[in-house]
Amino acid sequence: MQVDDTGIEGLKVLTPRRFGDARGFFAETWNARTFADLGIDAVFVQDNHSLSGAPGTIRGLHFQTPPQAQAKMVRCGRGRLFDVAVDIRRGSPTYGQWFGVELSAENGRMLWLPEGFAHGFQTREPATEIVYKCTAFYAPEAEGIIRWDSCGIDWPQAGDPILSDKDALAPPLADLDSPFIFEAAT
Ligand SMILES: Cc1cn([C@H]2C[C@H](O)[C@@H](COP(=O)(O)OP(=O)(O)O[C@H]3O[C@@H](C)C(=O)[C@@H](O)[C@H]3O)O2)c(=O)[nH]c1=O
Repeated sequence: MQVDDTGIEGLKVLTPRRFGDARGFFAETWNARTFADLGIDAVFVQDNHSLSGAPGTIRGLHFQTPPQAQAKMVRCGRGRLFDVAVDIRRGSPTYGQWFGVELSAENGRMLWLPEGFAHGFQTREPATEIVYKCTAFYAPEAEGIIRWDSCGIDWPQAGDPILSDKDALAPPLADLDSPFIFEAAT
């Protein structure tokens, strides 16, 4: 497992080892013991999978408020996407900063987002699929959305993206009264 820091505390890029052979490859994308050794002690309760047809589609930036806050382990099942996390933990030295990484079926990278981050992504190929594990159940009444173009994110595909109606109507980051408090790692 390769672990890369992102410059934002708690947020990590993980690249599981791939065992290649004549058939293709094998990789462990979640192993509670291995990840606990890396400081990721998650209990996942829901797995999500979505397909976006057109390249350039943006979903996000989404979070759920405590006590329904979700940590997420994200990867790309098919195609290629630009995955983004925005630090929304009040008191964090990196509050409001974003981090983006290309996740693809080919590179096998994953992004680990602890609680306290808004999450979104832009697809880079047709029929791109994202797959992610969550530590809390979907709770629409606890959903928060930040407008995709309000955090200074350098989205790879310029122009007007395809968005859901609720994402298009979301308020900017500047209006957010974040429910998350930064806790430094011990
Ligand atoms: C997120 C979610 C949606 N749904 C339903 C509600 C709705 O009818 C339909 C589509 O929902 P959405 O438009 O919210 O889907 P989407 O925009 O893909 O929402 C997701 O975006 C990414 C960026 C995340 O990080 C996720 O946590 C989630 O918020 O699916 C569930 O049943 N369970 C879920 O966990």
